Amino acid sequence: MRKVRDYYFQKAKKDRYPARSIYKLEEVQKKYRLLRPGDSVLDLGCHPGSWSLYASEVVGPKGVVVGIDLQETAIAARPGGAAIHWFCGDIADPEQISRIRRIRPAFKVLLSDIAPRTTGNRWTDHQQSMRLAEQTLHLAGQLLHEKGHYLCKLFQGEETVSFIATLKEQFSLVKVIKPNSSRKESRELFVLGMEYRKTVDPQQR
Ligand SMILES: C[S@@+](CC[C@H](N)C(=O)[O-])C[C@H]1O[C@@H](n2cnc3c(N)ncnc32)[C@H](O)[C@@H]1O
Repeated sequence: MRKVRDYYFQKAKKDRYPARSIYKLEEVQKKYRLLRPGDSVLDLGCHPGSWSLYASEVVGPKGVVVGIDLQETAIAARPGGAAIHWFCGDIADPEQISRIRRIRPAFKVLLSDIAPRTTGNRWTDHQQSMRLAEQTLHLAGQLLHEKGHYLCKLFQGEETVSFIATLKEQFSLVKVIKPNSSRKESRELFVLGMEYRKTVDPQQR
């Protein structure tokens, strides 16, 4: 993660979040209210923990947050926030999914800020990002509640349109979002799916 000491980097430091990415989720939350008090939240690619920390504060003590990442994460939830369970592992590993299920069999909100290690090659980065995004959507099939919400980061490219079309089959409302706090030069964008339609045949996912 590049540490340009911009406005959001400084703000994250002041607000005691470990990464500036918090403000991307905050912006989406302020507009679409995908997180509600008492919700269960699964955060895929959670390290260093800003999104989970923010989600914990929004859902509050009756909610729960589970974060998973290839890297170890171990920061404490803030007072008044939901408990956060940190798992270290690959989202593609079925064993991790069993561990997550032991906390909650299903979640109201699935967040993914997951990103591959970037190479600088747009095509390669897009392809790797799309494989991860497909994996997160597969996990939604296994772990997201009926009428649950899904937010996922993508690196734009030729497969973006077909991914959005797939989301439109599975969610009642789909939005494509480029938050103000996302760097203009970055090819990242976020796709939001609201109100998951669990009735779609899992074989088609
Ligand atoms: C941009 S960071 C997430 C920042 C986080 N949302 C925050 O606010 O602190 C992307 C993360 O995705 C993780 N990641 C990439 N591939 C993964 C995989 N297959 N399984 C789990 N985590 C993965 C990386 O280790 C990295 O920490």
